[in-house]
Amino acid sequence: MFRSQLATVNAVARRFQSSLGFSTCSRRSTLPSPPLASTSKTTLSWVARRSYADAASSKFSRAKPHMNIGTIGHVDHGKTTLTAAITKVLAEKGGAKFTDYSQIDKAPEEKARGITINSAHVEYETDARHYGHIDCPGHADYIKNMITGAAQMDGAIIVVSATDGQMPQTREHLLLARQVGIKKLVVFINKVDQIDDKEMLELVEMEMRDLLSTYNFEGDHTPIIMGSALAALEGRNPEIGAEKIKELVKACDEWLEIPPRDLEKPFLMPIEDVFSISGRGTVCTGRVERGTINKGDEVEVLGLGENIKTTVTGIEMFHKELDRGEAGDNMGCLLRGVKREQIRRGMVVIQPGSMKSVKKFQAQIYVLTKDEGGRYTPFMQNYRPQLFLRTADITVSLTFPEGTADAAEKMVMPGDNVEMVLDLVHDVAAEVGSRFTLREGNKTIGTGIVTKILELA
Ligand SMILES: Nc1nc2c(ncn2[C@@H]2O[C@H](COP(=O)(O)OP(=O)(O)OP(=O)(O)O)[C@@H](O)[C@H]2O)c(=O)[nH]1
Ligand SMILES: [Mg+2]
Repeated sequence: MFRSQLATVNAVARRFQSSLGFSTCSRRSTLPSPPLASTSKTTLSWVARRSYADAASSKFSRAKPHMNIGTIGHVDHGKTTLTAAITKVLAEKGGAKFTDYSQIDKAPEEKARGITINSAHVEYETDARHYGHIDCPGHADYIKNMITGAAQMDGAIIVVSATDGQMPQTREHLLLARQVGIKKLVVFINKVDQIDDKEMLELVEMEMRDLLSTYNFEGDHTPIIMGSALAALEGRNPEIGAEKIKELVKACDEWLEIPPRDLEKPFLMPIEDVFSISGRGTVCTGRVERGTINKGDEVEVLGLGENIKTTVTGIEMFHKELDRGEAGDNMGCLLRGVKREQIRRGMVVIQPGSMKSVKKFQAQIYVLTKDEGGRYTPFMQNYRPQLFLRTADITVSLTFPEGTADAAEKMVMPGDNVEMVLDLVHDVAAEVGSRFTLREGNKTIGTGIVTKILELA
């Protein structure tokens, strides 16, 4: 499977190369081009778009700002019921298509980076925003989803049952939410129809505020809404049902923040290939991940031991010279005064100072099971797979974070979600939130997200 993927990637690269206007160029890059990272993104956004379209065959206004959120929390606390209830309540105002519990719970299987993830997407619209909402059927799906960013959440609703209070997965999802960069959450304390004791509810709320603060969320200010998703879904007891759903949605509108769009972020283009054009200079090509670039802009070329400051003297796409490129564009950048030998696939072109090159970082990793194409056997500390981060491909050594008990004997099993330290043979441009895959031979064995930078190049 991997081989055919590789062939596709190469074919695309060739087509792209021939579509570039810069003529008489000689290819240099001899590195293989396998990172799933760069191909999966297109598939994923396509998957997401298709699901949203399926979820509502309606005429939502795209004029409102869009935000991706989801329900997270312990098993059986009511995430799916709440998702269905939100669509029901908003459908009455024309802001959603009612999506029944059973439709959400039979989430379609999607493939992301070789991993199977079940997640349901619904969409709805409030007075202020358009939301894409993700609900996963199982704990493992949440873990994979959050680590791979297969269906990315910019914010989340954490559901806690009033009957149980916080449980192990409440904590685990909160930690993951923090690790993947979710900044704000809204809490829904569910199943209040089953609780008569007011003090009990206050206790659950207090404990949730503490827990939020423990994980560096704003525990004191986070909106906490208490209600019953089931009552809302069944259209009874509006004082704990529909009214509370409206409050929840309002809290999402007011408290959760829409992250900056890709175009507003600092420029970043991972280098896929390098050419030399006689009489003109060195050109690197790639797909712009974020930001915009104008002819004449200063840039930094970073990673693999280099840090070059230069100027973009030309931008080309599909045989046309342009003055400007932006996120999503496949383009070639002509760099002033740079020798071809200085540039390699795996480096990045960035807005000066917007990113650093790193040698060592901590990360949250999901280890694929054998059914997902991963390893059959566990691994121990000092395991050395290949790290694929954007277009870079680097050998790393994995160890447990300092202070881990029994680190020398500890095993990581396929299917585990672990925090580990990655020591890189070469430096690469990365930052907290950068996603990567780990491979061994032709197998993807894990996928992860950078959570802490430990050593700069
Ligand atoms: N009494 C009561 N039961 C509820 C409420 N909300 C959900 N439930 C019930 O709790 C059970 C679990 O609800 P789900 O929505 O499937 O919970 P979930 O969090 O999606 O569960 P998983 O996806 O398996 O983790 C179901 O039997 C629901 O009917 C509520 O407000 N009150
Ligand atoms: Mg569910």
